Amino acid sequence: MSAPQERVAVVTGAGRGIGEGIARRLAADGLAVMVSDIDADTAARTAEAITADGGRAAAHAADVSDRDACFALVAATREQLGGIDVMVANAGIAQVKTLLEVTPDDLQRMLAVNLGGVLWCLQAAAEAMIEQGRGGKIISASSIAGHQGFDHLGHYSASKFGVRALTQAGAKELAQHGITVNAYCPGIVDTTMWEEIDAGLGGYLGTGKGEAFTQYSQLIALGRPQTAQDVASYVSYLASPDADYMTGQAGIVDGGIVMI
Ligand SMILES: NC(=O)C1=CN([C@@H]2O[C@H](COP(=O)(O)OP(=O)(O)OC[C@H]3O[C@@H](n4cnc5c(N)ncnc54)[C@H](O)[C@@H]3O)[C@@H](O)[C@H]2O)C=CC1
Ligand SMILES: CC(=O)C(C)=O
Repeated sequence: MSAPQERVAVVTGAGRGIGEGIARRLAADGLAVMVSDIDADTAARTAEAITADGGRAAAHAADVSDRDACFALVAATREQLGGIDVMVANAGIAQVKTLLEVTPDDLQRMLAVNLGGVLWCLQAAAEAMIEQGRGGKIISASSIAGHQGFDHLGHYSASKFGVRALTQAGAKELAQHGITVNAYCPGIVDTTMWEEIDAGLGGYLGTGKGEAFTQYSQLIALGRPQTAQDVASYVSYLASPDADYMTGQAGIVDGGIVMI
């Protein structure tokens, strides 16, 4: 009997934070992982950590707002790791501003990374998965801010609502090819992104370092801030055969902040 084929995942924004957690978890689950980030050094660091733990990984730098770079990422993955079965479009940026202050450049960059990045990764992965003919899983980062508009994060929230729209449309379009499309919606996760949000909110709320993070964390029913591993365990499920009958969903995993 031949051994089952090793599945291959791409994770964007995997140089740190949630993406790093997802890449390391999928590698521990037995997938080969292409670690991608706009920052080549951090991507290489995560890939090295996976390899040191006994997993199989490679690193490839890509700016997800660049469509050609996303197609090159998938091509490199197929060449170096032998295929693509799972795309985790995790890379994202945040910016704290009121709606009255958002500039055209702010909006353009937010949508180019958070929405464009998800669309280009979906296109590149789906094209390859269709050609391979064995289905696949496309999983993207939305947020609780993709279910509820957050003040001071309005244009960020809009980008995350948009990820849910792409997830639903993608699920309908790609089901015929055996490709599922889902999203994950974390809450308040203790990463560099929230350090930046905390500093940004401080300018509006008059809070000091860490205080806005603590205030927002008090909204969490389970009583502690979320970790990258909390998110990664949900993405592990979405990437697994156990989630084969799930598509078009944007599941909230936030310790109980937004309940719908
Ligand atoms: N931290 C949180 O509380 C939450 C985060 N999310 C989402 O989860 C995802 C990951 O967030 P965190 O790990 O917290 O963020 P982070 O800021 O800590 O890490 C983001 C990673 O993405 C990379 N990146 C940024 N722009 C990129 C681009 N154009 N192309 C490729 N890589 C790029 C960065 O270099 C970094 O390594 C994001 O999409 C974020 O919006 C969703 C809900 C809550
Ligand atoms: C960064 C983010 O999505 C939230 C809700 O904090």
